[in-house]
Amino acid sequence: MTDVYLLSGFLGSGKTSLLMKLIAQLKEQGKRPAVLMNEFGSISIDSDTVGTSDNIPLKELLNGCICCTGSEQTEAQLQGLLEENEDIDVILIETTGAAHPVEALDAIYSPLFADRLNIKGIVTVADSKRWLEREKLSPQIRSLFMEQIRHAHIILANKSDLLTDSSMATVTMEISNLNEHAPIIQTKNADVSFSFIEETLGKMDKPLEKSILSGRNLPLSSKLLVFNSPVDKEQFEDWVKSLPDTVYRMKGYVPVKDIKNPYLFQYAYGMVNWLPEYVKMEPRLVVIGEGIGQLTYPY
Ligand SMILES: Nc1nc2c(ncn2[C@@H]2O[C@H](COP(=O)(O)OP(=O)(O)OP(=O)(O)O)[C@@H](O)[C@H]2O)c(=O)[nH]1
Repeated sequence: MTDVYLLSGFLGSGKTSLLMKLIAQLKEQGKRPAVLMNEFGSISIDSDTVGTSDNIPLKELLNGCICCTGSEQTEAQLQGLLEENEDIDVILIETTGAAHPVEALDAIYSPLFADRLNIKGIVTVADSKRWLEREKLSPQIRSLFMEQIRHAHIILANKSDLLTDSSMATVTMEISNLNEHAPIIQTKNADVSFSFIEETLGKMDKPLEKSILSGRNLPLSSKLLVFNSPVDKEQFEDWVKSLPDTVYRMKGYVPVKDIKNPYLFQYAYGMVNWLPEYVKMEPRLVVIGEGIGQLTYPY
């Protein structure tokens, strides 16, 4: 299994700085990291930075956020990384500052990689100064900024050099009110120990049966449902619609009675979508949400 860390955070908060720090530490530890870089524009400046650190396998998702470029592209890039570099230990994914962390996670939770990727969690870099001045952001952008913090598993209160100690204490206290589960570390230039991140997420990550990421202590979790027999389509949809609002997303392959191959099934924001498949895919479904540890298909 290859460990995957998602680096989130608002535009310019210090994600690339964090990425470079983590790469250097991983290399020091003799580990082989790879990078998936997601850029909003069609040219990746950050990739050039990473490219200069020798021998780092790198793939890019350009022209939009990981959540909008489509999971197929994301899957293709991850597949490429895994197939071209059999020896990688860790994949670091830097999302654009415009990415919603839940949707970014959604793009990488693919049934294709359920046995190969161990998604460790979201590390969000917050620009501490911007946090104090968040009222200046438009409501929509402010809400994205806050969502990135709310769904993090570890938060860096970065750019501590730009604020006084007492302002940093305010930042830490306010951020912990928004996300009481994630440890908050004050950093300058996103300087944090990879071992700390690995250990902290490792402690949180006590997988439940078939789960990819434990719901324990984390605001978000994912669960893999495996089907041993075909479902009744209507009964299945009724079950999906009966689930709480905290089930944000489902995707995977659902076997349906009297149909040859499992359907590609998608669920998001209350909408279900079935697509026939011409290839027989493994009948498994990824569910992402909050408090879904005990979720099973009851029929
Ligand atoms: N003063 C100060 N500047 C920092 C710190 N961390 C990062 N920066 C600077 O902030 C700018 C943005 O840092 P990046 O690491 O590129 O941020 P990013 O989140 O990757 O940016 P985008 O990919 O554009 O969203 C750079 O000029 C960094 O040198 C910090 O702790 N203090």
